[in-house]
Amino acid sequence: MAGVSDLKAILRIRPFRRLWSVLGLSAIGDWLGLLAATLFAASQFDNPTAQGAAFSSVIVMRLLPSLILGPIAGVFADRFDRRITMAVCDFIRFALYLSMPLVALWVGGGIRAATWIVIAQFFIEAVSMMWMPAKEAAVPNLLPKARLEAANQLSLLTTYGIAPVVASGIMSTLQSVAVSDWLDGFGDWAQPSAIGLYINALAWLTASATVFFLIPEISVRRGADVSAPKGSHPSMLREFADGWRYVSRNHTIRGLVLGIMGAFAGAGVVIGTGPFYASSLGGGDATFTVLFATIFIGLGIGLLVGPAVVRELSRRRWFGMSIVLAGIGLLLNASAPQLWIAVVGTLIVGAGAGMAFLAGITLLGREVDDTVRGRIFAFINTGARVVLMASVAGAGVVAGFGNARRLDLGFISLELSFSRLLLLAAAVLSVIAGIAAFRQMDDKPGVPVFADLWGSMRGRPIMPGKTADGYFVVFEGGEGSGKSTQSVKLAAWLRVRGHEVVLTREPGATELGNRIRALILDPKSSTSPGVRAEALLYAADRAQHVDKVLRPALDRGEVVISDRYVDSSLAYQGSGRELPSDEIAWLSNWATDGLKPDLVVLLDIDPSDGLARATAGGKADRLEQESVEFHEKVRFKFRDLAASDPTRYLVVDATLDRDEIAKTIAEHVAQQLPAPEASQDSTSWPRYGEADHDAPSAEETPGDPDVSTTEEADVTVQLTAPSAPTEDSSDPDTTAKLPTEVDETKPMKSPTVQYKTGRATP
Ligand SMILES: Nc1ncnc2c1ncn2[C@@H]1O[C@H](COP(=O)(O)OP(=O)(O)OP(=O)(O)O)[C@@H](O)[C@H]1O
Ligand SMILES: Cc1cn([C@H]2C[C@H](O)[C@@H](COP(=O)(O)O)O2)c(=O)[nH]c1=O
Repeated sequence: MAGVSDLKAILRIRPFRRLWSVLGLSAIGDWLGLLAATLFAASQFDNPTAQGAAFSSVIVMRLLPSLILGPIAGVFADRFDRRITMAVCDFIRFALYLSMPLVALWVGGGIRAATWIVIAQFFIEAVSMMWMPAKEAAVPNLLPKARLEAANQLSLLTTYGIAPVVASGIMSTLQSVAVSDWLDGFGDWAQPSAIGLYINALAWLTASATVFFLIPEISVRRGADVSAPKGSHPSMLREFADGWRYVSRNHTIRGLVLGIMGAFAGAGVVIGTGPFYASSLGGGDATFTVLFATIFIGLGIGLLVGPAVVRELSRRRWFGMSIVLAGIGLLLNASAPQLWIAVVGTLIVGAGAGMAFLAGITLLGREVDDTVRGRIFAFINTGARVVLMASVAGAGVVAGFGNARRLDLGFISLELSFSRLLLLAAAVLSVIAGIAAFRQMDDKPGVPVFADLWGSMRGRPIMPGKTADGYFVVFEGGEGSGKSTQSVKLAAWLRVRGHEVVLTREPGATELGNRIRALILDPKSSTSPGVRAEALLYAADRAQHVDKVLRPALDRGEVVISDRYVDSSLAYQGSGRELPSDEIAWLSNWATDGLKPDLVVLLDIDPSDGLARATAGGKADRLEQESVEFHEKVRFKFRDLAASDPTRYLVVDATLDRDEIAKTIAEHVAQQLPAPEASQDSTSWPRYGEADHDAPSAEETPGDPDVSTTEEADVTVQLTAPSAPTEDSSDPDTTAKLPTEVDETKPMKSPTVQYKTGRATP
């Protein structure tokens, strides 16, 4: 499960917090509405047959609109302001729920009241169809992408965990009050199901007002074509067709849709065959109830525990693998001779489905363009309901067909029934759907699946191999996260391993860059650049860095390690200063002429802890003086970037021990970068963990006699901290610190602490 700190972090984002409370209210409203309306419809009759008919009409009416209106609903969500769509939908639901008991009072109950309840139910569901894609499509715009998974966990937990419990709690409280004759004196309007409907109406009114008045952010679109003149929208039909085309053309989305439909079909078969399967296990209603409850327990486990177990696993891979896992559970069910095996199988089916659901909606939120997101969610909502209903109904009919045969294999005896054959077919289908989805979406082709899963669970996913000569590693992270410490350690380790290494950083790796650095980080307000000037200064430093240091070294086939690069601009200037991210990305791309790192190591740390470390030794520089909120935005952006391209990033918890971090990084790099042939160490990898003598610590590096500086090609960096004294005197690792003096032509003068970037000559 996302950690408590993750959940707290997303609830600190005001628009999301408010939307979440609306979601909670709406979910309670939905469940309460279902309970209260079905009971209220049934209560209009005395005859049990009529009561049953009223009850099931309400249920049918809740399913019907999704088939008719689902696809159009998505066009609404993409075309119109989502806040207005949501607020209007909530208001209509308020009016419809309120109307049910009022109409019943007016017409005096009976068939006319029940008819209105059924009709109102149809409209309520139709309106929900419009509301749902608007909400789903809005959530990713309110959060950093790295937080989407935690937000989805919270939403699902609220909708399927907390809301039904609260709703049934309210209903049963009302009913027990009624049983105690307390409500008798109030007449018809105060029967428990009617009060449930009033409370429900109030919940929708509150939700509508909250969305309309308190969450203006829902109206904001990311990536939408705001420049499109009014009236230039294509027709609704065209937009609908565009949505379908988007699904059919996009590999990832196709994989997701395929997988989600497969999972729902499997779930439908399990529900449809349930009672027959229970009897094939020699049980009855009680067995069915146990299995039914088990699937939800499994679902909950998958949703809550799944992300914590798979940790760094690519979400695209996780999605396909979860569906295969559900298929394996079904297989176990199909062949289970005893109830306890069936329970284990059902638990696996639930957990697989829950994880696939979470991974699927998170990927959709991350990867689908805002402009079509509503249509895609609507498409999936509708498709899932159709597939679910069809498979429940179909499986129910087929499973009840024909007599069971007992298969005796000597060591095991099995009841061979249609329900088991269906479960077997569903298992095969799920495995095929999971593998197909995996193949369509795999973002790590060639990386062995199980080794990757195992590595990811230990926080060290395997990255695809690399063939180019030079190798470019970047360290990113907030203040004091340990970038300098770890760059030095990695450089030292690589040198011992026989690589030629250039250790460098931004800003300030060239003479020009060093002057820029002094200007940008100077805390004196008289020289502070404006936000755009600041972005341009970092870009200028980077352009010089790429031109004079990075490209030449990579062209020579060397390993380059840079302390910060483009992501720092995206995080600090893009997210921290709130400059448009695409403009910063473009500017950086221009400055670097498209040079991208092979690996970005993100050292992730809570900004308060990082700032405390960075400023422990003295006063803070201009950027370090920014607020914790500023640095939190920076952190989220770094994590977003890492989440959007997991193959290129290694995210490491920067609060761990220095050597443990260094070991993780070195092991990761070793998987991508073979040791040079000439190196005596090349056959002995991995040995980093054996003892520290294999991996010289940063403090050894300054005096490393094997490192020579060639002045025409290399950059010599003096690492000392005149303007922002953050060196920790008790810690010799902090040699790589702060504003540097760089002399591109001469050896360093008066270094206090120094190490050299350049080619190592082992
Ligand atoms: N894993 C760690 N655990 C505890 N302290 C650490 C760890 N790594 C580094 N430090 C300490 O934190 C301080 C900052 O480390 P370092 O300079 O390497 O971070 P940085 O990310 O380069 O900082 P800045 O962003 O300010 O350049 C130093 O005092 C260093 O000794
Ligand atoms: C490259 C780059 C850096 N920054 C910020 C980040 C830090 O606050 C300073 C650099 O200091 P450090 O001690 O070397 O980490 O500059 C930025 O805002 N944008 C950038 O592109």
